[in-house]
Amino acid sequence: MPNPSGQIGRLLLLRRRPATPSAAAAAAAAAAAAARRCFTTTEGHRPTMVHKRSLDILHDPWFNKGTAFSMTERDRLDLRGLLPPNVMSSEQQIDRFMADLKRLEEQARDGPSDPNALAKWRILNRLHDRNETMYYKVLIANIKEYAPIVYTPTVGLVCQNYGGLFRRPRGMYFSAADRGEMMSMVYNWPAEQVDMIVVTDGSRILGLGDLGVQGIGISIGKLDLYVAAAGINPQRVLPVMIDVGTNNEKLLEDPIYLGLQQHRLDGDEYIAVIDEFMEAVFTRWPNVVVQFEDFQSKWAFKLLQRYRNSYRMFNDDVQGTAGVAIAGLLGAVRAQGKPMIDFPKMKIVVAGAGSAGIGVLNAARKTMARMLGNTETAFASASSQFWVVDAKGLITEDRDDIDPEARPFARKVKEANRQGLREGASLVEVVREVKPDVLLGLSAVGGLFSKEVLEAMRGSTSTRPAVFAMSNPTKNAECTPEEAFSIIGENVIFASGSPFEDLDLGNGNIGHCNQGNNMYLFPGIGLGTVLSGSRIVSDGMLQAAAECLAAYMTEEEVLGGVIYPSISSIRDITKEVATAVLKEAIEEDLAEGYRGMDARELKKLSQEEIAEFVQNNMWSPDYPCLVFKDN
Ligand SMILES: NC(=O)C1=CN([C@@H]2O[C@H](COP(=O)(O)OP(=O)(O)OC[C@H]3O[C@@H](n4cnc5c(N)ncnc54)[C@H](O)[C@@H]3O)[C@@H](O)[C@H]2O)C=CC1
Ligand SMILES: CC(=O)C(=O)O
Ligand SMILES: [Mg+2]
Repeated sequence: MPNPSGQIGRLLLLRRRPATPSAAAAAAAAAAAAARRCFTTTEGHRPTMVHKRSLDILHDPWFNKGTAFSMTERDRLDLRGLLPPNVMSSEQQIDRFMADLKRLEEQARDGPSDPNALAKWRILNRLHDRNETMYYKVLIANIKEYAPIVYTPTVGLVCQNYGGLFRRPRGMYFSAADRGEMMSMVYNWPAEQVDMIVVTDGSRILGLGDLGVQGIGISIGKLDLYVAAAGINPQRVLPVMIDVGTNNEKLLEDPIYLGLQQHRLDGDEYIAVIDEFMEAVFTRWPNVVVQFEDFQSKWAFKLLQRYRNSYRMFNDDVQGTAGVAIAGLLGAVRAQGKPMIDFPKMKIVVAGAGSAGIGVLNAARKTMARMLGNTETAFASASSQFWVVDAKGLITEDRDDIDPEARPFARKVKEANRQGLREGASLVEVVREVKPDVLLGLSAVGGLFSKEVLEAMRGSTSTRPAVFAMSNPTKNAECTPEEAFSIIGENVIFASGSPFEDLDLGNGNIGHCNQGNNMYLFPGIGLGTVLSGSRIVSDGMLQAAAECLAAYMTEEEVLGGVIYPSISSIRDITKEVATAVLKEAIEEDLAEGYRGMDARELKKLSQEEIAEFVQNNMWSPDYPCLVFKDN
């Protein structure tokens, strides 16, 4: 969150003080006159009433426009003399900011490197702290360039270094020490309306493990995409960190660590903290959507089961990733020139059986089973298309301590033996014997798809074998695109969780690097759910999101190896996904309405009107005309 004075200013907004009738009438008349002027001087936006003036406005990133305050606004808001006299357009402001940012790149002798990315993050973060409108304008206009800074991979580095990088607070922290207080402390947040919360407990940040309180960076990064891609108003997002301690011994001993220096709570004590948080935020903001992010698998599934039927929530790693993977897998089928209905014939080896891997496996099995008629036999037949390898090797029914979530995917021992495989077989053995169509990694182990594994993929029975190296950040990718294309061949379909540049294959051909990341779904799932007012995020709504993403790519693109959209079109794809989610919520009779649009009205909307409703509710980073109004 912004500086303390800004926060206090907004808190004051919430406390209404009755004005004397004459003062109130004068203020209303002045505001109305100013509003009339605003309508004639700006692009027709409704003016925004602010209850502060002078330096308080300049220090408030929600309202600050910096040098873009017009002279009339400067007069109206007591800003004259507090800014350099040259009034700049928002375009000029961005030119000046970008020139400064580009200088950094020119001066970096070794080309892009991690410290360089971190320096860019610092500059963008400072802008975020002083002027949110301009920050999001820069981010949206340069999403391809800056998503890798505010999101994966750099956000991982930011989380790892958060102790040193922390300047101004952003978001809320609920800690184990706050038990019994959450219901009141939730009112310390200055915004009366919150649409989206992204919450983490920091226990598994990307593939970087337990980063404790420093994991707040991932909630902030995900919400940046909510604003940039889904057009959620930045004043209505809330990043949250639930600090129940950390089991990262280095952080426990680090003198500058900002979180609770105790081991993580577990069992009922842990659940009590999360329960209290959920009750508190839904009490204050009954319409909010809560996205669970980067909880270790152990809790990801349990919390999802605990809350999914009673709260408007979803788990991005389990459910968002699943939808993105399904869309990519269907793309891989189409890339072979086959119809999607051939999906149940695909042989898929999955490396990693954590929250993401299991989420993908469940969704893929369900999709296959549905295509096969949704019978018990269909489910059994679908299950036999997957081979799951975790840290202990191939999972079979022979394993003693098999994780209950992975059990449905354990290979039958006899069947495995017939294939020349056994419990604990290595990834390379599995790939050699199975000759899969798809090799999908959600293991958090960089380089897991070694030369031997990729060479084994050359034996794939598919005409277009697919490699999904989905672990984040970049250094955790199971392989690089160079490795995949050079070892398997030019016809490979490649996707990775963090972005890679497309490859010049040297013969006029391009090796396309798709980014297979849940960022293509979670903003649309969140936006569609907010606008529907549904009390839950149903399986049908998630399925609609995945199908929408799968259908987004044209035949030509898919045949060319492009199975995911470019990040440059993330705002468009998010709008489509949100429309599909909202439509499904309406069809399932779950939609209860949002603000001025009630359930009955939502039901009457045509597909085009639903899309229009979504579009009209997406915030854009344009400066509103500000009008002062006394409390
Ligand atoms: N691209 C995307 O949209 C997403 C990517 N991810 C990434 O997926 C990775 C895993 O996330 P979670 O499932 O939540 O983690 P997790 O820690 O719950 O699971 C990791 C799994 O990998 C397995 N594993 C470890 N070493 C292995 C090895 N040598 N061979 C095969 N399997 C091995 C573990 O046994 C475990 O089953 C992370 O890097 C995360 O960033 C997660 C969500 C979305
Ligand atoms: C992308 C994402 O959610 C993850 O890597 O955890
Ligand atoms: Mg995640």
